[in-house]
Amino acid sequence: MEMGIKDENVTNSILEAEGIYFSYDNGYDVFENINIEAEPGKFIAIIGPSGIGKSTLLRILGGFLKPDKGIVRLMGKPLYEPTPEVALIHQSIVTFPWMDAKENVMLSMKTKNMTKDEMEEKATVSLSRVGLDGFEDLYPKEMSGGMRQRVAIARAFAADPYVFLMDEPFAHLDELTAEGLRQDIYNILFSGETPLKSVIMVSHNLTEVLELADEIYILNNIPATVISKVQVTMQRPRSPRSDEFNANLDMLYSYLTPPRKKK
Ligand SMILES: Nc1ncnc2c1ncn2[C@@H]1O[C@H](COP(=O)(O)OP(=O)(O)OP(=O)(O)O)[C@@H](O)[C@H]1O
Repeated sequence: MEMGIKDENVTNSILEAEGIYFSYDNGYDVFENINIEAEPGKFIAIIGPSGIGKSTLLRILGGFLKPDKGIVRLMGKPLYEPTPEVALIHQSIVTFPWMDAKENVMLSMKTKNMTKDEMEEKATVSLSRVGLDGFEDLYPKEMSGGMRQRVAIARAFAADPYVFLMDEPFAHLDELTAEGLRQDIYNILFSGETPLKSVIMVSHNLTEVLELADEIYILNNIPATVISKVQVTMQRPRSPRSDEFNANLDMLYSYLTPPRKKK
């Protein structure tokens, strides 16, 4: 490309949604002109009042729901259906009780053309990435909630995605366990040893959002739009006890007013 000429087709985004409109079949208008962009190395959070459409938006971003208008692009290419390159991690921790940790992780490689040995090796690497070295043979009933959530994250990693979509990933953990995992997760996600490039997380826990996010998209109103986009520049690790943290927290709370209905 010549200097000074900008090619409009070249995008720096890993995952982006442009001009998204969506209504459920019952006629409920959830979104109006949503625009979201996840750049490389960025941890994006989406917040908004309960019921505003956060989980619906994640499903659209993952190709699980089709928008009425607008487009989702993964590294510049339209995304019309779910792909292993975008992993959705749910709030309910999905591990299968009859499989040990390694077998639970191997599930995400079943569609790939890999031998059992290759799958086992990759599962072991993924488990060690999330701090579960030596726990490969444990069954879910022998694990804590935090360990089970780590297994779910290891399984997502094993599919080599570029993007993690996380829907309240710490919601079903007790606060101490959640705090432990939150402290680890940013470094685990962005270790640079995997193809993972961006993370988009939905959460109602504003402390968690401020601990983790580089950018926060705030949804509000009915139908919902992005009412603000906040860059979080606080240095890591971030202490929820600092004055700066609390000032940011107050600012975020001020956006979460009850949604106004447009029409
Ligand atoms: N299958 C469906 N059919 C019709 N309406 C739905 C459906 N699923 C969700 N909704 C409605 O769409 C809106 C958005 O739901 P969604 O679960 O995406 O919100 P949310 O912001 O994630 O909520 P919460 O914070 O409570 O988890 C809600 O008003 C919900 O009642």
